[in-house]
Amino acid sequence: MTFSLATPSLSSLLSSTTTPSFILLTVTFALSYFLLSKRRKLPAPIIAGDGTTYRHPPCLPTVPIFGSMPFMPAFPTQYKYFTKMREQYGDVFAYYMMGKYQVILNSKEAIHEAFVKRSTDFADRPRAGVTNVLNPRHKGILFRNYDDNFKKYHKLSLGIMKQFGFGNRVMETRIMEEMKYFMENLASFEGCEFNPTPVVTKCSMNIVCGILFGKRFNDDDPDLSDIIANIRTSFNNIGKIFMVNAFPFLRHFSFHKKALQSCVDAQNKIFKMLEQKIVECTVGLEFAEEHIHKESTTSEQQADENNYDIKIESTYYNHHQLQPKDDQGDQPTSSFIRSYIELEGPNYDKEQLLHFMRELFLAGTETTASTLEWTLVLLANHPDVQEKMFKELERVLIEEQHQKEFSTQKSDENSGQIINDVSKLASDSKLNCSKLNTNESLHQSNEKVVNYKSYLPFLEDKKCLPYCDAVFNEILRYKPVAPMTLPHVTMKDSHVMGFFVPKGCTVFGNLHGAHHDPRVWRDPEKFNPERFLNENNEMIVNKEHIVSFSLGKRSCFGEILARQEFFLSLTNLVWRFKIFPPEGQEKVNVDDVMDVTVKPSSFKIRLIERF
Ligand code: HEM
Repeated sequence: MTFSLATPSLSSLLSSTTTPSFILLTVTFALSYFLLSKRRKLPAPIIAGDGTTYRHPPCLPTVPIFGSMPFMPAFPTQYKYFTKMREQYGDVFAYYMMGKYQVILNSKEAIHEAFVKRSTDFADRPRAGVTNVLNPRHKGILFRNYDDNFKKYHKLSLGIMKQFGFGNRVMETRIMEEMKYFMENLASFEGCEFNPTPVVTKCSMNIVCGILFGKRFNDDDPDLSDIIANIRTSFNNIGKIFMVNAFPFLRHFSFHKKALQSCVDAQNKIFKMLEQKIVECTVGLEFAEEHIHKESTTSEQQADENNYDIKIESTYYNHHQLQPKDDQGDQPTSSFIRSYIELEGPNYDKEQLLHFMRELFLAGTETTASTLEWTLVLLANHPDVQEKMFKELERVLIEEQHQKEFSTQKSDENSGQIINDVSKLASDSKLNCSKLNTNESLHQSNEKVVNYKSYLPFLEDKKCLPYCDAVFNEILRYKPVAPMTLPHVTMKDSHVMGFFVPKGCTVFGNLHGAHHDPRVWRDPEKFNPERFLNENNEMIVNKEHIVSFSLGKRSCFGEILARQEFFLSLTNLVWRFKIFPPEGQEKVNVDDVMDVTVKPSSFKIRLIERF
């Protein structure tokens, strides 16, 4: 083999065999230049104003140009590496990623201090290359800077979500409506093993649709498959082009150009469907001046801008109040879109609403679907947990109801006599479901025939179901489907746990790290719902350490919906079915797959109806 020292001519450089190496050389040179020029010197760790000097956080090993990248696993699984690095580097550390200085918050304490205590300092989002193409005017809220427009739209929309969640209970009604279809779809497999992902995806998509449009899609509606396919296309392609965020010029290269175009096409298809839905949802909407004013004042009060830590556990209403007004009369169906446009008025910003709705689909379907998939896997692998949940549900839904009804009936009959035999009735009615396996699922006690299927768990039961609540919290802790927060950006020089964080720095909360911190959780790698119960197993403890939805001003917008949806799905699943691994398997064996969320790799499951 010989080497020529002669300078190659331009034509030979551009010849078909050498062009790729020439391009590679140029790109490498451009990259190196770009990265070196981008890596800025860190400012002195002094906070202007108070003059206090802080330390820079410890930094992961770094090499020129690529920063800490060569030491880290590939992008999606970095959260595990960060969790491991806590032992060596502590709760707050930094690293360089392609020339950019970034900070990781690795414990609940650090996340709380930054995102709640110094919430405004850490509330911005980065301007990413991909977002600049897909959403050049930065509409919606997900990637909006923390500015007055963000505050306005966030407050308006969160007000509607709170009203739907706790006020008129539209949310619970829509979720329970979807539960009917979800349960029937699962039952249709009649105990045979199946892959639950498509059924779970349809359910979580339809719940978001139920809230946004006031209506679910029929399972065979092509619009439903289209929207699921378009969301998937967006996710698949966003994954492929994330390097465009670091190097915007890459978007001109064919591979990235094609992937970006697919994202744009998918987005346009979603927008087209949403525009049609806006028309349907606003039929007959009138904008009387006083009405708009009155309604928006109420909504602003409910939104309570200063209270970002949503009090999910606020009072629930009783079962009889469940039907929202719109299902009882001729009024149009309540929907997020209708309420939003009613409050914003006829000149509402349509582009803002379209982007926001698309974000709700992106952020609100995969997350809840992945949580449900993990729920099926974990329950199938822990039959003891299922049985404890079922026993608790049976006690609360059947026996205690039965006691109440019996005592009311007796006190009517005996006109005021004290009833002593209520506990006898309760023990008489303690039924073994497997013994009474009739088609109508009627369970007979001495005094009464109980139709188990007609009793369903609702949100108001949560306070009487500590074990179910413990399982709910343990699934969120054990498998945080969003293991890291979205990127936050500091709006000014700030500090956390004594470490300096300069203005404009990208900061991530490692939620997985917080949930697997051995200083907070004993045996964090063990699935153990009992860790959330006090010594008498009757009260929930430690749930303040759960940060699945993040904290502070940029915490999950859909937390109210996600919590209600997850609690109702979990309890309704266990109430209706026994969940098993496929025949001949002791466990459902899955790996973590990091897509946009952490979900289980493809798996099969068997569900047997309890009654
Ligand atoms: C189990 C279900 C869910 C989990 C675990 C989850 C988790 C998260 C997390 C960790 C963040 C990032 C917070 C941060 O950057 O600090 C987030 C943001 C967000 N989530 Fe969720 N989420 C869930 C369901 C939902 C649902 C159902 C919706 C809406 C329908 C939703 C809408 C959003 C939006 C719009 C944001 C961006 C908030 C902002 O930038 O201010 N999420 N979520």
